[in-house]
Amino acid sequence: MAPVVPTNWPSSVIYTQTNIYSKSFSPDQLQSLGRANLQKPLKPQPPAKLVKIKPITDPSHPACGQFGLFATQKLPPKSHIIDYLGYVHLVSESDVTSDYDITLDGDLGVAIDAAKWGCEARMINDYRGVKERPNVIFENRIVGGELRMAVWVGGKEIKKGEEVCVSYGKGFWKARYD
Ligand SMILES: C[S@@+](CC[C@H](N)C(=O)[O-])C[C@H]1O[C@@H](n2cnc3c(N)ncnc32)[C@H](O)[C@@H]1O
Repeated sequence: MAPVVPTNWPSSVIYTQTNIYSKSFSPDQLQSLGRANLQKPLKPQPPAKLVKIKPITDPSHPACGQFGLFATQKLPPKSHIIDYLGYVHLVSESDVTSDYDITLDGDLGVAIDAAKWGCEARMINDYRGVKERPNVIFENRIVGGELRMAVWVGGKEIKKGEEVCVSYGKGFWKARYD
């Protein structure tokens, strides 16, 4: 059954509740990612409850006119929010024009692109120009044996209604504006 798409989900993007793997991975690489057997289905990630996608209408927000991700309730420090799902691929296959491509494992040379397939986590904006510092971090976790990129609350509680922002790193902006 097709998943229920979250409110404000863009029609041009396929909402996914599991990672999708490039066909270029070798059996050894899939083993390192904890997906030696791609035929074995993993439990789908349920639609997010702790965060929701909202259009940004504040003209002072640098991403005004786009979307962002906002807390639906108080989120405790260091708690898990959601996993960043999308197209898992070799860095050598990266689409350099994608604004949704993040590193899954630098040593393995593997990234996740949520440009075409993704979940709510793809809507997380960079903190620059939005708040003083990021309030979430991206860090790996293992789910059912699979290596994931997960979104975690930073050291401070996030208030209900607050926008969830990460640091994309200076490299993200340098690549776009240099
Ligand atoms: C991963 S997407 C974030 C979700 C995006 N706002 C959307 O509606 O799909 C990254 C893009 O969001 C925008 N963005 C995110 N954070 C921003 C910021 N702090 N300042 C300006 N633009 C930002 C940029 O266009 C960037 O390329």
